[in-house]
Amino acid sequence: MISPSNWKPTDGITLEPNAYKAATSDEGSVIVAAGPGAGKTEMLAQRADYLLRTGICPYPRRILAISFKVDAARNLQERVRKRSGAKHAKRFDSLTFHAFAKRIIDNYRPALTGPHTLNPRYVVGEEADFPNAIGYKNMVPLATEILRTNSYALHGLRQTYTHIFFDEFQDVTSEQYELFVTAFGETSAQLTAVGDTKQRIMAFAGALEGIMGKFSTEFDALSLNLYQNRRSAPVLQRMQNRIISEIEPHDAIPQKEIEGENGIIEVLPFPTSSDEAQRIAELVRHQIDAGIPPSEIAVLVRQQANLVAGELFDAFDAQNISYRNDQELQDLASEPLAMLIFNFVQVLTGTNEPTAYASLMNLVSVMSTDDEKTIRIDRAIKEKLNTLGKTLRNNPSCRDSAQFWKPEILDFLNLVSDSFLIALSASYSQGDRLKELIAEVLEVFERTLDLVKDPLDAVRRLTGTNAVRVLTIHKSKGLEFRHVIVLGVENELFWGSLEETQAEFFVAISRAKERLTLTHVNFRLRPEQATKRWDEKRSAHKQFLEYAKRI
Ligand SMILES: Nc1ncnc2c1ncn2[C@@H]1O[C@H](COP(=O)(O)OP(=O)(O)OP(=O)(O)O)[C@@H](O)[C@H]1O
Repeated sequence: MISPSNWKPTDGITLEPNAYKAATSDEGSVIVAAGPGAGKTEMLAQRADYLLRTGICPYPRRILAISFKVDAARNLQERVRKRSGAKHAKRFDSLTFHAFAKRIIDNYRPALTGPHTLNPRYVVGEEADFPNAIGYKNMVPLATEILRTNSYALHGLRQTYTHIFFDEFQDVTSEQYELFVTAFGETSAQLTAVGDTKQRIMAFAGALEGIMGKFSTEFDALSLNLYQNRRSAPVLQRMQNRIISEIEPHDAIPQKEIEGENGIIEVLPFPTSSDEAQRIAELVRHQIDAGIPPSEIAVLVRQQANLVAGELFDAFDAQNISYRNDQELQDLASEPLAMLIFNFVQVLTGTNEPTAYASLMNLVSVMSTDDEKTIRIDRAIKEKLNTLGKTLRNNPSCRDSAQFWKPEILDFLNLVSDSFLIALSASYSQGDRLKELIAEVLEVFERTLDLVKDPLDAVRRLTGTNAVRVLTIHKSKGLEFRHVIVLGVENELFWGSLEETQAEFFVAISRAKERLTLTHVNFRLRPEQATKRWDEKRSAHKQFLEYAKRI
């Protein structure tokens, strides 16, 4: 434990004065508004470190952090683990709004009565069908109702958390705001929200306009701004600044104040989508050969990423480039159980996979506080890794066969034991969820292995480690990459209100640290699987491409 006056940001980071103020604020709520890459998420990670290491969030109480996307929640959890160590990070719950709502529902489901009764094997899907199924959109309102009507639930939550964080607060909807006011309004919990109105891309889903100001007024929060862009090279910052001068003129700064010539922006026009796929795959191959880790390259698509990038996937295969198609995988790779299985395969098949090994062992140690049991399991896993490692060395041909892996993975999960697996996520204790999830992971692993014939490549594709990411702009929120390629800057993809498309384009380009590539084509081949509108004839989105010029 250290005293607050001795606390310093970890990992050699220096915080600008307002970030330091927000990270170490001991009273009341705080709201931080700042542009992309200003270090909002980093400030939250440092604040968690401050609260945990000084004991201002005392054991056994916890910090709750809420983000919008699984990746962003995981990113924050990972930052806290790196900054404060696994022991402190155990008291940091980084969840999406949906996961938070689901936890409340799972914990207090037995007390639900009337039309909202849910049976223990309920599933979450598109539509509600009580008592067997709940729709995604019902989860937040149902969690709010539970907190309103069940004082144990409300009290339990308030007893657990002393501090609450919100990332990307600009996108909070009225239902989410209600959940959070019901849970933490009029309590002593300290709330810290960060956001950027210029990155408001959930208006279509009901994001509340003026939510940052509303929070500031209703919670009498200290409002702070951050000013430096820590992410993007100056050339990229100048392009962002041009867009800011249109979206929020008050936030723009004179272009000449952004000094320096580092950073690359290129606009690549192509006659056809096939030419585009070919050239982009060559470019990515070239980047990887030049030493850029594949996971530092992302291809962003506004909509229908699966279809728009279809030809690119084939071109990546031809160039032997591992990629992770986020749309196909949905959120499977964010399941701790899937990570456990993938890390297991990765440790056994990679030549040097220290991160996978550390994550594997770390997951096991985080699962329990019962030390003797942890040590036993830890030993059993190490033995299993040893013997299986030997088998693989003696019979290398087993590596590429799904028939080989399936029983070994099941045996490994057996060693870990159901009670430990259930401790990974509250939802695993429901009905057949655990069994179904194991089957789902094995199925997707088998399918990918059949396709790529290499278990390490299969796992990389499934987890995104060492794989180029292909994802929608929405999923890229809060993430960053050295090289970002925005595929199809065309009127036919960026359709809708200017306010909405401009904010999405802004989010996309501001993910790039060093290089930004924008493409557009005249002809985009209609894929067989396309069911929605698809215009083959395409036109460049001149206004957006114009931002890339004269910078
Ligand atoms: N004080 C700092 N010193 C050095 N690097 C920093 C600092 N703050 C943030 N960074 C780095 O800058 C990058 C951007 O930070 P971060 O992701 O926290 O920004 P953000 O404001 O949340 O961005 P966005 O809203 O675009 O998602 C990260 O790589 C982060 O590690």
